[in-house]
Amino acid sequence: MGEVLYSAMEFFNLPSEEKRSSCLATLRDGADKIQFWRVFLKHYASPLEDWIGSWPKNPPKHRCAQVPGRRLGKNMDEGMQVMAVNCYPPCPQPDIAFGLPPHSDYSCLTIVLQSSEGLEFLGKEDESWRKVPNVHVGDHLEVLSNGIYKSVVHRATLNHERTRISITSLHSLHSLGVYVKMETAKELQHPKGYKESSFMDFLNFLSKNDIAGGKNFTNTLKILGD
Ligand SMILES: O=C(O)CCC(=O)C(=O)O
Ligand SMILES: [Fe+2]
Repeated sequence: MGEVLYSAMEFFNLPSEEKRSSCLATLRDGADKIQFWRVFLKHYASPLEDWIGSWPKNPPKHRCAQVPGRRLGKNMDEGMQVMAVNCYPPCPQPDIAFGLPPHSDYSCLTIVLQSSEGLEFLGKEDESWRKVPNVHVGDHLEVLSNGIYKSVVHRATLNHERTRISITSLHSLHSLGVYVKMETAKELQHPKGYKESSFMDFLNFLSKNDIAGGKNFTNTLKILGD
């Protein structure tokens, strides 16, 4: 396992007291319904110097775990980067539970590092689940590109043998910026397909809707044709 993933694993092995202030747990009980079997830590990561002070101090290597954003282009350099560090303990019934249910990310691009297989995406052609590549498109880029790039529905599966760690880095434009559509030749041929919106609209949507239950922000922005 790489050093960064190893240090994330060390974080989740810390005593509960130490983890409590920075860690959110979504482990749930119950028998019939689909379960989400994950403990995670989420933090802002760009500009790094503004946020790194709020990251956990322990283990010390965790603060070296930032994924470089500077190669993604100027708008993204100056944009928002959120990192999620996810821990999926071995699950006694991986067939009836998910680490994370099917969803798309609020990002332009998401970069994923994983300690073992488990991330899958939904193939549009035949609706089957496949192993996901390390980078995928999020909702923000779907709207910005007027639907030329579609956000990728993905999920985290579980296994009953070992703990799986993943680190996801979500890159978007600036947090308060509105969705602005790209002025492309394609767009001139295709009428605008999405309403403009802002990150605040997304946060409001989150507070009122159950994303895990399948509610999707991008769908609310779609302008339906005649
Ligand atoms: O753990 C994974 O493989 C996926 C995590 C994910 O989709 C997310 O953090 O948004
Ligand atoms: Fe995701």
